[in-house]
Amino acid sequence: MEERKDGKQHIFLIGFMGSGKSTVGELLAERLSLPFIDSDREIEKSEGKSIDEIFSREGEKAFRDMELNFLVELKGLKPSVVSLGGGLPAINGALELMHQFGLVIYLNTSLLTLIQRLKNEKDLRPLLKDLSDAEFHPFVEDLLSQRVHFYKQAKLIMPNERNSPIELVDKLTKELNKLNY
Ligand SMILES: Nc1ncnc2c1ncn2[C@@H]1O[C@H](COP(=O)(O)OP(=O)(O)OP(=O)(O)O)[C@@H](O)[C@H]1O
Ligand SMILES: O=C(O)C1=C[C@@H](O)[C@@H](O)[C@H](O)C1
Ligand SMILES: [Mg+2]
Repeated sequence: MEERKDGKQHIFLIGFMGSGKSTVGELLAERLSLPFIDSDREIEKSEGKSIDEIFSREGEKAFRDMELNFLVELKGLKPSVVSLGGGLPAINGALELMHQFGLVIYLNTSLLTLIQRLKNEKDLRPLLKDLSDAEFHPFVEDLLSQRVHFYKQAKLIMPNERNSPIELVDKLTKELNKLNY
């Protein structure tokens, strides 16, 4: 298994839907000259279906099994920046695997900012797409509160809120240097 200076293999970005993992992950990978991998996109590619189709045809449990499988298989790959699906850290055993072979970073975005971002894109996300306007805020609030204690087990917690994605990449590279990554 190839490792970087700190003995860790990958950089994992975790956080709620809409926290910016895919956007920031791609930019961070470019900055560090590492490959970029997005769990949602990889699962779509290997299944030949959209996340939405997987949820509707095979169910959420099948999708969670695919996510865990994706994580296990990362062990054989060269060091990469990996953006993980919003629900992945809540799967039993997933955080342990992430800490084993990666540096885990939580992109922390407030409920109100998440709601603003997700309202414009909710059709892309199977858990959100059928919610009415009245249901949207309480659903996101409840799911975030169930997930936040998993996210907070990250090694680094970085707000992604009042900054551009590029500004966050600047901050992240400074933090990674401090950790000798
Ligand atoms: N710092 C930021 N400032 C403003 N908008 C942002 C910022 N970071 C991300 N966004 C925007 O938020 C939206 C969601 O970002 P993105 O798709 O990267 O989130 P995600 O964490 O990958 O979500 P999911 O878990 O559903 O895949 C996108 O429209 C993106 O452009
Ligand atoms: O938070 C979640 O459970 C999800 C987040 C997305 O990244 C996708 O993995 C999918 O829409 C489920
Ligand atoms: Mg994403």
